[in-house]
Amino acid sequence: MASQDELKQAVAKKAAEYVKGGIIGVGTGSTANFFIEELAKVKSKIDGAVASSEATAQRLRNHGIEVLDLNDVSPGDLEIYVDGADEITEHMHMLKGGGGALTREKIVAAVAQKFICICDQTKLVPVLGKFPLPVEVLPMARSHVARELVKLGGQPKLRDFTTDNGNLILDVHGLTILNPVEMEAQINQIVGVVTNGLFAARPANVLLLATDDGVKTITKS
Ligand SMILES: O=C[C@H](O)[C@H](O)[C@H](O)COP(=O)(O)O
Repeated sequence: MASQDELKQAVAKKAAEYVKGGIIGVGTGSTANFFIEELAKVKSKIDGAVASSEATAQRLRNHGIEVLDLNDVSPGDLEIYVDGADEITEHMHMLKGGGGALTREKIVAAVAQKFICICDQTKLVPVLGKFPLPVEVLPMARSHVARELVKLGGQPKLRDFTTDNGNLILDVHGLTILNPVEMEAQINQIVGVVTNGLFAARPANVLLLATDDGVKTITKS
């Protein structure tokens, strides 16, 4: 049986096959880090990258890849965004933000034409919510948002962490998310929420899933 790192490496290698040129959107986390290693090998093909976190930006620069400001990139030039997920369903709805980068990830994903999700087999789930749902909140709204999340049936816990945007994260335990599109919108409507880790309104277009039998490619129909 392959180790989790071997699976992450295999899926990152597969994702690099989608790199044809232009500007690449790069996610955050341990799987995305493996992708950065692969991207570095084909960096002569691309015009730079857009990063979804300060950590990713630093890592890209360390590999000699130019990091561009998203505001200076036209959507036509950002063909793919490659990122991991904490959970994903067969409908390509994702739960993300375990690394706290959810807001910037969602912004880059919104601009990119295609979201390529790279995961190992442990991340594919029938229903989202076993992994606590991260919600980025403005610091002054922390208690208010926590109370509202309790009304939705969750148990929010404050993470000991400050996001790249200077905000806080509430990790919401105990949710069974049967309708991710609705839940994403509902949580985002709470005043003080910056965004939440459900990526359902903008699901992945391609899921590259590393399994013991190789990397499977699942495309959203
Ligand atoms: O904020 C972090 C991101 O959403 C990550 O993509 C997610 O947590 C998956 O990370 P990893 O590849 O380390 O499991």
